Amino acid sequence: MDNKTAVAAGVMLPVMEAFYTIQGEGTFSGHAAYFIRLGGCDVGCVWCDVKDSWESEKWPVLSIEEIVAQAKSFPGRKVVITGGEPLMYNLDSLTALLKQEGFVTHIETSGAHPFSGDFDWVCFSPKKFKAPHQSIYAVANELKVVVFHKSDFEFAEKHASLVNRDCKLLLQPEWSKANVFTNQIIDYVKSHPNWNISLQTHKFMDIP
Ligand SMILES: C[S@@+](CC[C@H](N)C(=O)[O-])C[C@H]1O[C@@H](n2cnc3c(N)ncnc32)[C@H](O)[C@@H]1O
Ligand SMILES: Nc1nc2[nH]cc(C(=O)O)c2c(=O)[nH]1
Ligand code: SF4
Ligand SMILES: [Mg+2]
Repeated sequence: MDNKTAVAAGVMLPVMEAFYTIQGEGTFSGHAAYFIRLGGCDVGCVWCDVKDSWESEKWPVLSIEEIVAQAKSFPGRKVVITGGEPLMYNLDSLTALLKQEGFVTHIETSGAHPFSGDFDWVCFSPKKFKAPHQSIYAVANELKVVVFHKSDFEFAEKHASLVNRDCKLLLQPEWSKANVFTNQIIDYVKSHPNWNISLQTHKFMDIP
């Protein structure tokens, strides 16, 4: 099998970086986790904080066995698959191997591609730049909307009406606009208490 076929099958994947850190965002903020950042994204968010990840060809293609072996060298057993947009790839084989090795699996996704993989926690962060695929709504455990414009509150409510009842609802200020929107998010959450605030705490701590 050549690399292209192996990537299409999800048994090899382009990895931009992998690192053991503290989950900075969302419900599991503060938890130790091993991040696997897959290369490649076709969503194109103007404010993306990892634009370097977009081009998949730039990153080495690793076998899922190599990826999981590296993860096993750290003491934590939570793994977060992120990117780039990880659902550009079929994640069934990677997550099956991670689970077989005792990992709890999380994903960070825009939901713009069909859902795949066996995940214990799905963070769905929808984007205006490329509409989500229908398959994400039934499996999302947290809806994390980045607020960059005042219209994003309405965008957030639209997606909240489509996820499961028990899906956590989070508003996260876009990093460069945080001075403008954090106060609006605070007011919004106080008047709409079904929403919570998510901050990019790793950026305050200056860790990866
Ligand atoms: C870099 S993305 C990778 C995963 C996937 N492509 C996605 O967008 O969900 C990881 C998380 O960071 C968020 N994010 C990216 N750039 C951001 C920024 N400038 N400010 C706040 N959150 C940001 C995304 O919305 C997403 O929840
Ligand atoms: N510490 C830390 N937490 C994160 N949560 C989501 C991240 C991501 O880029 O997907 C991220 C990240 O890049 N670093
Ligand atoms: S979907 Fe995620 S990785 Fe892709 S551009 Fe948007 S924030 Fe960046
Ligand atoms: Mg990040």
